[in-house]
Formats: sequence, C-alpha cells, structure tokens
Amino acid sequence: MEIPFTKMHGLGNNYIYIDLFKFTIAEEQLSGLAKSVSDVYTGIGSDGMILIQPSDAADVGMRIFNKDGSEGQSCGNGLRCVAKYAYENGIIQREKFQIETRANTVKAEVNVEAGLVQEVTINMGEPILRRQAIPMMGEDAPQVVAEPFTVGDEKLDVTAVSMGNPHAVFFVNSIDTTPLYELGPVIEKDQRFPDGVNVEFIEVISPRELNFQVWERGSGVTQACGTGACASVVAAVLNGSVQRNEDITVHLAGGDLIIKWDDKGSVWMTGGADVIATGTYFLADNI
Ligand SMILES: N[C@@H](CCC[C@H](N)C(=O)O)C(=O)O
Repeated sequence: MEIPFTKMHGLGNNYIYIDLFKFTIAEEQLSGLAKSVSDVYTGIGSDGMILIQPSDAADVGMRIFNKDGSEGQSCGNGLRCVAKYAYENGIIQREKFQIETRANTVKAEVNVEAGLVQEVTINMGEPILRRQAIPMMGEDAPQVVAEPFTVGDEKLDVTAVSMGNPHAVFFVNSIDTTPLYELGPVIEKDQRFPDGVNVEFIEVISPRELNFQVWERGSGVTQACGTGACASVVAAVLNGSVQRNEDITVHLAGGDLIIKWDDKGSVWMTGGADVIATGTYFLADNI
C-alpha cells in the first residue's frame, strides 16, 4: 500500500502525520503502521505516528500512536503540528479552532505570517490530579505531591499529573546527572502505574524557568514532550516552586515551550511546529 505522509516536529519531537481527510487506513493496521513508519532502519524514523482526521466533536481530530505501536491519549507537540497542518492545508480557514483528542477537545490558536503558521498556542484544558484518575495505584487522594517513590536503590519523590495522559514528575538538583536511561524504562512500566507512565526529570532553575528531560511511554527518550512540559509546570506549582497564572519557560532538549496554569484551571502551551518532509510510504503487506 502507498501512504502519503508529512513528517513534522515540535521541538524535535517528530511524528509521521497521515491525513485521513484524504486517505483511509483500516483500524487493525494502525498499530503496525506506527511501528513500521517509526523504525529508523526500515521505516522513515520517528517518535511515532499521528492521524489527522475528521471529527464530529471539533473542527479536526487527532490520534497519536507511539513508536512501539501503543496509542496515547494526547500529545502536546503533536497538537501544535496538527494545528499548523490543518491551517496551512485548508482544513480550517480560521485562526482559532478546536482539536479533538482521545483525552479531550482543546482550543488552538495559530499565529500566522505570510500564510504560514509561526507559533501555536493551545489551551490544553485542566490537569487531572486525582490518584485513581491518573491512574496510579494506592489509596485514592486528591493529589500525589512529592510522595516517596523507591525504584531499586534510588529513593525519589514523585508528583503525578495527568494531562489526559499520565506523567510521573521527579524534581532533581541538576538534569545533567539524572539516570534518565536507567530509570526511565523501569518507571515507565512500574506496576504502580497500571497504564504505564511518561517520566519527567525537572530542575527548577528560577521561579520562571525549568530544565526538562523526558522518557516517554511507548517511545523512550525524545527531544520534547508537550503534555510533559504542562504536567511539569503543574507539578512545580503543586510543589511551591513556581506560581500559578505566570508564564513559565520550560527548556527541553529540542527548544523552549511557554506554559501557564491559569487561575481558572486551564493549562496553556505556546511553541513552534515545523514541517520536515512530505512523501509516500510503501507499506509492506506483512505488518
Ligand atoms: N510527545 C507527546 C506525548 C506522546 C504520547 C505519550 N508518549 C503517551 O503515551 O502518553 C507530547 O508532546 O505530549
């Protein structure tokens, strides 16, 4: 099968985007297709695959599949790329519109110059803090903030936040020495998180700035994670390191995001989105 695709990235977090306004793929092929296109040796190479599709609930819909073929509920960097694609390809003709994810429907606003989207702001909605809703095992509680969390010999403190998808946030003194590659895959599959979890290590460098590292559920280390940046700012507010209603700059490996958790409860994310390539993927019959 020949599949038209666009490869895009948000701060280096790159996905293969497939436009289902123009093309149809059978549901049972999606997980295998995500693994196939993501493979750096025999596919295109990416952190996963994102579908841009018609929606009954919003102006456009999005589905995200990780590199391992698992489906996530949301993707912050993907949302900015979907907004750029939808605007620049005439799916939407307005600068403000709504995008449906498996988790929720979010509001997007594109900043356009000479017909091209330069930056995208997304109202990501409210974080989910209840333990059972994240989901995290243990006695239900309104919040999981700086809770002791032992992994092997490491004694850490976890703050758990869902942005529609689950995040375990760990504050560290310096991200230069974090055991990201050792602990990331272990915490991702820790039984205390029954659906798995995205793992963030965060260094607070000022009341307005965070350094950020991520091990993503289903994809491993990536250059950036938009929902992870949102979850980290929420976690930093809950731990008293940064203020509500202020713009916080999150420094990710691939660049910066501006995140704000406002007084009304919504988390806002602003950042870039870029097209890398367009082409045709030749899908083998045996996926
Ligand atoms: N990179 C994304 C998140 C993608 C999904 C995640 N790995 C999950 O399984 O929850 C982002 O930018 O938010």
